[in-house]
Amino acid sequence: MIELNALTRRYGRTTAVDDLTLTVRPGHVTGFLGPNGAGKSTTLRMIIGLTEPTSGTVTVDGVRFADRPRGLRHAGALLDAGDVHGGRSAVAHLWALARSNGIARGRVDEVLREVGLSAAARRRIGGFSLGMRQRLGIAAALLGDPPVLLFDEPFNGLDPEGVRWVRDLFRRLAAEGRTVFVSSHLMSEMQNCVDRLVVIGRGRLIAEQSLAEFAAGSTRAGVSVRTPDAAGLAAVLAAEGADVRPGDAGALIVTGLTAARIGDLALAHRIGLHELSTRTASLEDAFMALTADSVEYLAGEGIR
Ligand SMILES: Nc1ncnc2c1ncn2[C@@H]1O[C@H](COP(=O)(O)OP(=O)(O)OP(=O)(O)O)[C@@H](O)[C@H]1O
Repeated sequence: MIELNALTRRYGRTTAVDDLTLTVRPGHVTGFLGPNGAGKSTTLRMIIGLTEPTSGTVTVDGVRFADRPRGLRHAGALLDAGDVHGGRSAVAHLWALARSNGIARGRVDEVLREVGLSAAARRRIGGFSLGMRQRLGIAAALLGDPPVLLFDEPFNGLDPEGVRWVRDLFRRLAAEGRTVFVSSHLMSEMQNCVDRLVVIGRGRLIAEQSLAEFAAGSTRAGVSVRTPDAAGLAAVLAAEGADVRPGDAGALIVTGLTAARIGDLALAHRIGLHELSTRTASLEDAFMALTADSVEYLAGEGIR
């Protein structure tokens, strides 16, 4: 279990993490979502004591992580897969970590097998692809067989088979009763693997709920309509109290009326329809809507 209490970190005038209070529970894969610069990496670094909070506290299973000797037995983290000594072999890198954390050397072969790097174990890490580095970072996180696992953007650089493998691994780790906390700025990466979500923006907590609650609360049902007389139909629907917005490729997105009612109204006004379909917002849409006010870097707009 990870507990954050009023956790705050400032860098000069930037508040990277702002008064964050939340609990990440065992037995779940919890997604940690937020746009670029939201404060995810800073939060993860504070959890394992790599960054000092400006104020507030964070504990792993009730204890400040920095106060634990042999930390890898208590929490394993993949933070920056590039942050390894490129001149070393994978096996030498893991042996060094095992030694300093009092972990049996035999465990190194086990985790290399687990992440599919046995064949590359004696190659220099400098020659590894990004995906191989991610696998090595995951091997290091698993080394101490810890009850708490943190992964910062673990899907970066993985091919589709790798993505599926990582998702299965996370689900298995959670089913074993571990706390699994996974950051990403993409909802699409998360939706097939997490069962709880923590969403932050500009360092602040925006939502903390199950994926089911998130989906239920944010589903914005609407009806997509195509017609050669968009202006005419929009006027008819607006007069009935509907909200009508332009959708993709000339479609109208209508909320506030059912598809059946829209069809009946179009018929009554002799307006032809080429498409009439009910749609629900994807989780990606819901995430974008939730974090829209806290996106720091917008394409085409520069920095706000
Ligand atoms: N060492 C540092 N010095 C100064 N500012 C920092 C430092 N680390 C992070 N920041 C700032 O804190 C804010 C949060 O950064 P952080 O890397 O935690 O966000 P993030 O959610 O992980 O983003 P991303 O998805 O882009 O990795 C950003 O504005 C960033 O520029």
